[in-house]
Amino acid sequence: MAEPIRAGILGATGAVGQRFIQALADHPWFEITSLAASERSAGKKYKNAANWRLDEKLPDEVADMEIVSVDPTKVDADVVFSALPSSLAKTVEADFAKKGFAVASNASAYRMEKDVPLVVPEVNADHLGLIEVQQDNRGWDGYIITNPNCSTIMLVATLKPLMKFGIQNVNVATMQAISGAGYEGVASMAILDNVIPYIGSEEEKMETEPLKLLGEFNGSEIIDADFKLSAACNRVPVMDGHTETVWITMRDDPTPEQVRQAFLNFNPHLGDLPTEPDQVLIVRDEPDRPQPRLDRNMGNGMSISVGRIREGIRYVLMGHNTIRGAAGASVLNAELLHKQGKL
Ligand SMILES: NC(=O)C1=CN([C@@H]2O[C@H](COP(=O)(O)OP(=O)(O)OC[C@H]3O[C@@H](n4cnc5c(N)ncnc54)[C@H](OP(=O)(O)O)[C@@H]3O)[C@@H](O)[C@H]2O)C=CC1
Ligand SMILES: N[C@@H](CC(=O)OP(=O)(O)O)C(=O)O
Repeated sequence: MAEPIRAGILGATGAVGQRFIQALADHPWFEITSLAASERSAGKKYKNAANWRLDEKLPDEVADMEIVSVDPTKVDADVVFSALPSSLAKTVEADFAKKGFAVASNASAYRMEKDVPLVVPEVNADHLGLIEVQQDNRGWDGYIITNPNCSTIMLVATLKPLMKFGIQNVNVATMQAISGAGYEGVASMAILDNVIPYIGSEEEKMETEPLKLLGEFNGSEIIDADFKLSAACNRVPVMDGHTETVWITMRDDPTPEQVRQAFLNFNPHLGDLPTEPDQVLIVRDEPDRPQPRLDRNMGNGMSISVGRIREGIRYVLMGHNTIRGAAGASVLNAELLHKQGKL
């Protein structure tokens, strides 16, 4: 059997870090070899530093591991998964890439840099070609790849099969779960019995990231897709699962049934990546689906459910924000890197 790939997690104690542990603990290719977090946690056993909040048991092999600081000389790994606050990610992820690590980042710090791949494997696997451009530009031995914002990931997975109809304009309104803000992110007194019609910087990310993701890689740069996006983002009292209502104008004016068929036939076949769901998009024909409580764990949290496809074109989508929208997305990216021989 091949040697496992050594994996480190930066920000291992946080909401997304815990999802990384869940995704990597029994992974057939990766083995968790380092857990890193702030100086508050460094030196402690994981079970004593982290407030484990998932409804699965903390894996035994992780519980007693000692947390190290986010320093490349302290981390023993081939690839590091980053779930750091974005402000910190800017310097720390570059430090790791300079020292030869492959960095699969969940943070927003590098997503829109021209030579950094922003990838959803089912949407734009070919953009990983930017790694060589990045290493040439920056002289790094390692590299950084990123996955998009959680709401963007679900949206672009549904836009990809509609690109053939000539997308001209997309309007989207989100209803985002509180786990998206991290455990300390939204006070219960603020969100219970309430909806908050503002999530800092979220609308800007949703209006820019999809154009890069759906753009064309010409061997040296990405030429952005050419359509307009407008987003309105709302925080709702749901634990996990972002729901989005989408309105799209398309040049070919497809019928709802043509759109439904495009979703059903969207089957990118990445080739047996362990985290790849059987179906990327699950089409629900019931009038009251998708719903976060009923649909967020489909495909082990990696499928995106779509429904209410109506004239306009209008539809509703829903996906698990900390799995498909965060840790699962980074792990899938790293699996693709391995399959392409880049790890
Ligand atoms: N939650 C979500 O749905 C999504 C989150 N993201 C992104 O992922 C990243 C992590 O988010 P989330 O898990 O929610 O955040 P949390 O606040 O839950 O976790 C933050 C993590 O970073 C560590 N950390 C904080 N400050 C420092 C520091 N100064 N030095 C070293 N480590 C530090 C924390 O360690 P300690 O416990 O020791 O303080 C903790 O492990 C963010 O960039 C976020 O924007 C992306 C997509 C979705
Ligand atoms: N802002 C998202 C989560 C997040 O952290 O996004 P980003 O990775 O783009 O910073 C939410 O609150 O649901």
